[in-house]
Amino acid sequence: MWSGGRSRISGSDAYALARPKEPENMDSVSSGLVADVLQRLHQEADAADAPLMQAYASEITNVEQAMKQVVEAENKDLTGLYHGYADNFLSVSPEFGRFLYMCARSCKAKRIVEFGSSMGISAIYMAAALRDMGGGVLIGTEIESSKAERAQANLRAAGLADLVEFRIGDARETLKAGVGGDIDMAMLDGAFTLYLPILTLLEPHLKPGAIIIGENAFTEAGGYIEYVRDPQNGYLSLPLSFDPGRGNEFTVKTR
Ligand SMILES: C[S@@+](CC[C@H](N)C(=O)[O-])C[C@H]1O[C@@H](n2cnc3c(N)ncnc32)[C@H](O)[C@@H]1O
Repeated sequence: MWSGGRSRISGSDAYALARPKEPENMDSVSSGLVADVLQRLHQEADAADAPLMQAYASEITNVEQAMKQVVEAENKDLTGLYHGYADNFLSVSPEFGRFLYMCARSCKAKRIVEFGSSMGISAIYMAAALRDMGGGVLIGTEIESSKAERAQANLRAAGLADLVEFRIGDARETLKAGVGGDIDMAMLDGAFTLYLPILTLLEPHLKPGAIIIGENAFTEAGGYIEYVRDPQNGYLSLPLSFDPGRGNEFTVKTR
């Protein structure tokens, strides 16, 4: 109703205006449902993976030697090797997860592809960035079907399942049909020896400026590091300084 050019404020409206505002949730990985689910999952991951990590710490004295063993094991029976880790999360750290979230935000990602999703922890960080920017799609891949099911359940618990399409099976096959459009960001975290073959599959779809994160991208495992560090291949690439010893590599597609 016309009120003589001045808006009318009722007594209760005036009270609402005077009340201090609740702080707005600026990002969904710092507080709220997503942050709560992530905290629970990191605790579950720590408990599930502790015996494995302790065994590694006591057995491994030489990274090169350890990598040689992983490469041999993957070449012998990749599916069987990762089936043996069906109950292990093998996930990124909370710090690395926040870094993934920040990367997705900074490149304004709309389409992200992940090689090796496990129980979905890293996928939650990246899907949360998509949600906070208004939407998008994350294509996750996982060879172990029981893990993919748990990842789907975890994404549902975080309220992010509508943003994620999981492709179950060997990513060399499940990514062959394409990813439905140009890729803004890729996260490589599956079998160590397959980073270069998977990058080669994704390469035609990577936008100039796309970010590629390699977790456990080791020099010893199949030529990926040499490839992305050669500017002639259309990338600039550097090792990341946090989570040392985990082969974390930051790469940008330059053309
Ligand atoms: C290090 S874990 C991934 C952790 C996950 N990115 C996270 O941070 O929560 C690696 C995963 O890659 C999966 N994987 C290995 N080789 C694969 C392949 N060829 N295709 C799809 N998934 C694969 C394994 O089963 C395992 O769950």
